[in-house]
Amino acid sequence: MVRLANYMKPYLWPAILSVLFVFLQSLANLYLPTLMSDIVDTGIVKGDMPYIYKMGFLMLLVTLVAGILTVVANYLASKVASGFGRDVRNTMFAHIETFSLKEFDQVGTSSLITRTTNDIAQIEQVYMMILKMMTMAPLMCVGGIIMALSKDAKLSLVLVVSLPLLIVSILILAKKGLPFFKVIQKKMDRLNLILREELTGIRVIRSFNRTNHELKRFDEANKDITQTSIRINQIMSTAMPLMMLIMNLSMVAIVWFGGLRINSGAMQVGDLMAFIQYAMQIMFSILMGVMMFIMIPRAQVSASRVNEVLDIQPDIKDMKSSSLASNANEKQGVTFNDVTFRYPGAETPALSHLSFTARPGETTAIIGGTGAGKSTVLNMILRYFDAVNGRVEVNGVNVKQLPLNKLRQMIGYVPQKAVLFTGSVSDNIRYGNEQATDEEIREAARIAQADDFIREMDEGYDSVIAQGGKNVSGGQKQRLAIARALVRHADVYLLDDSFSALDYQTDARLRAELSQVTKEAALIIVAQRVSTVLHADKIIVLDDGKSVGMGTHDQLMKSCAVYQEIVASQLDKEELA
Ligand SMILES: Nc1ncnc2c1ncn2[C@@H]1O[C@H](COP(=O)(O)OP(=O)(O)OP(=O)(O)O)[C@@H](O)[C@H]1O
Repeated sequence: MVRLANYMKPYLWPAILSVLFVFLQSLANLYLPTLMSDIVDTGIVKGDMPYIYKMGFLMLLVTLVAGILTVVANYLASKVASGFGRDVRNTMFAHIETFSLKEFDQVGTSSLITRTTNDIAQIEQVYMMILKMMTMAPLMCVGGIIMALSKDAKLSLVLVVSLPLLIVSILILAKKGLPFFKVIQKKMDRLNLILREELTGIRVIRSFNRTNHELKRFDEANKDITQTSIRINQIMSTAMPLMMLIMNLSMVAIVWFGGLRINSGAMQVGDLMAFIQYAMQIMFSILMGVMMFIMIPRAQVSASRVNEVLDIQPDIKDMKSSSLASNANEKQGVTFNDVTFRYPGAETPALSHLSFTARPGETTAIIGGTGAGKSTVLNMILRYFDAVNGRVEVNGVNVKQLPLNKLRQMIGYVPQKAVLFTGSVSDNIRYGNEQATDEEIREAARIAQADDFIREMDEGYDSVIAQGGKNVSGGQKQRLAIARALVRHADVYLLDDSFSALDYQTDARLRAELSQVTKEAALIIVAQRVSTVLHADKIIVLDDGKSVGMGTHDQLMKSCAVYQEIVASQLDKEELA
């Protein structure tokens, strides 16, 4: 919480003003009972009507001023707190953007969402409360005590008994409730995780008739979090009657002893009335203070979850500028030099001692069974992960010595699962190169075999792509993703199983066109289909993260048993002949 308070700095003045206005408002509230006591003791007892009117008007005026101060103070406090929330959310999101895939896996996407939204909202709320109560509670308490003492010091002894009783009973309840706050944030993470899985996987859920199962899963997580909330509220709800009981008993005691003191002539009626109000103000200020004590640890839990994310140092980041290479401009393709890589926590390496070169102007294909490590090769080139051993070079430079921006600028990547963004078709293609002209976008789409279907869409290149690309087919999505990569004019193109949803004819046409545009670039294609890799200049056969064959189709057909097996399982012999 204290660390996050740094984000309040830009709002220092509104915060100070808000505290000042709350201070003035509290003073006004402390003044009111004294005015009332004067009206009773001086005005009513002596029958002095002008005095009653004068003081009554003064009371109204003070109330009005206090009201205005409250409104302004609340406005400023909410301005500060929501500005704080916005800034922390922005910082957090910008920081998460720097994460490598390892950190995403470490915290979990759903938890990152909860932390960026729900947790920050909790802290925001508490800051707002602190701004309002931080001055009000102590001022009302101390001011109330002083005023009560000034009205009747002996009667104040009642408070000496009731106040500690009030504080202790609330603290006992708070201690019981607090552990649940930590639990509830974790349960919120889980609820978000299930919700996310269910919303993104809705098609699979329906096709497998698992709607009821998923409803049950959600319901269980929902019930779980509800039960914890109810438990907290049960504890907190006993607090209210208990406090009211103590407060009411205190009032009875004050009226009782106050009555005795009035009878003996040691106190006036107006003073007793003012004393009762001060006693109420003191108790409410204690309630406010205790509420802060309850809310602050809760926000503390959220703050530590936010700080945890902000403290994560991305595993993969730019080296110091002095160590960065400056000679990465020549097109030299991609080189793997004895690369070994193991995913965090995995026992076996996903890649072992892999060496190959993908030269510019050549098509290098990577083939192998599922889980063989094909996508991992691309992850290494993009530097989503760093090799444990060996070197990965792009344009003759170790990727670790390239600024990440520059490295990725040199690459046109088409992921295995084509991801599109909400916006028009041309926006989606331009995502690959903001400077691309309309002509370049059309050309990229034409090469990617997307131009025809885009033209058939209602508004052509201006047609809107729905969230997640839901209104285009899998194959169309893939072609748009290819166009997005092509418009980049990259030195290296990485296509991760990007033809899997295309029919054989489109696949063939696309490959023919690609070979034209990528004449000077290194093209690395990961594929499952032999027909896709058949004409590649070099085919790397991966098996369990190891290269078990490298060469052209003809060479591999003679020398590589694993390749032969793959071919035999896919192509019929006539096609091969
Ligand atoms: N983020 C990850 N964390 C841990 N293990 C991973 C991760 N990604 C992949 N793996 C593991 O690494 C191995 C290689 O995965 P990779 O995705 O490279 O295979 P692939 O050849 O591309 O498979 P496919 O053709 O099915 O996409 C697999 O055993 C996989 O389970």
